[in-house]
Amino acid sequence: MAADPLQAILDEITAEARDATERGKVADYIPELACIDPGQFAIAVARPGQPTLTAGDAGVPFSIQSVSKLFMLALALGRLGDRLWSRVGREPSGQAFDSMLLLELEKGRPRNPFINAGAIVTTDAVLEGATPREALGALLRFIRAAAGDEAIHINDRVAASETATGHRNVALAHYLRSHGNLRNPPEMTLGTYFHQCAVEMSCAQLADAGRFLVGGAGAPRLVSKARTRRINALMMTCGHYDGSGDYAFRVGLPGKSGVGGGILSVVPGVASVAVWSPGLNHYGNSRLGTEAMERLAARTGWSVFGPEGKGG
Ligand SMILES: NC(=O)CC[C@H](N)C(=O)O
Repeated sequence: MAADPLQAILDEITAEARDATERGKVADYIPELACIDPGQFAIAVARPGQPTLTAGDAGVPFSIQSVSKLFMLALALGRLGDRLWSRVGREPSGQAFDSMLLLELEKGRPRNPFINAGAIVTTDAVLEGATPREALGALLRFIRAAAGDEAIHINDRVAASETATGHRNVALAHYLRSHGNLRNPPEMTLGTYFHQCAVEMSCAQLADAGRFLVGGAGAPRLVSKARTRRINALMMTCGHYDGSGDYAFRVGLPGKSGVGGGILSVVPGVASVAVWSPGLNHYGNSRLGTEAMERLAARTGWSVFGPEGKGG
């Protein structure tokens, strides 16, 4: 059987990433993440019904951090439905992921579920009918079912590390509470949020977990088609914070990044792609991960805006 031509593209992109001299800066505000080797790189593509293709360090687990926000959002929408939108918006913020600026102007209603303030509200909403242990258990069950892998777990050291230093998130949570947009004690919601961010996955597992957003035959059906479409829309407009426009311009696919250096992108109807490189750009998104996605989109023609063609 001839080798899948996609494998050659992944190998080529990985070789280019290995040669890169500018790798970005590893997140150091969470001490456990500061010691990750920035030289690592991985890419994985999961096409429903076909074997997952990988290249680079695709079996190495990393902290998914804010990529967890999309799984918690799917869970929250499953439990609350459209009621969630009374507490969090659906517009890009144009600000950093941990910004407080708009929260004061907009009276404690975060712009979207992917900035920290919005994710903290989303987690708080899931805690409406569940203890932290139950909410995290439900999140892990969702992710494991999506990936088809029971081994996925939370790294307690990373959660403890962020609990000790996550002062800005503490400030956001208390500010939300002052506006009545946090129903639980801030420490309780934050404890749950820090643990969800500390879910650890390899690139191969993350690509597999993203298949539920791809749709089509062979994709796990964990959310309705309508909801899949809406989560993808939010990933496109808000998934990379103030770098979302840049990601749409360069890659043209819905994506969600995390400060662990992971990105999950969706090619609707075709594939789920995970990339990982721990060095971040100035938006706090993986620098080489973004470059790799840009190359993959160009070389495969995978973009919701049509193939690259010639001319730039
Ligand atoms: N962008 C991110 O990945 C941020 C997640 C991180 N846990 C934080 O709240 O700061």
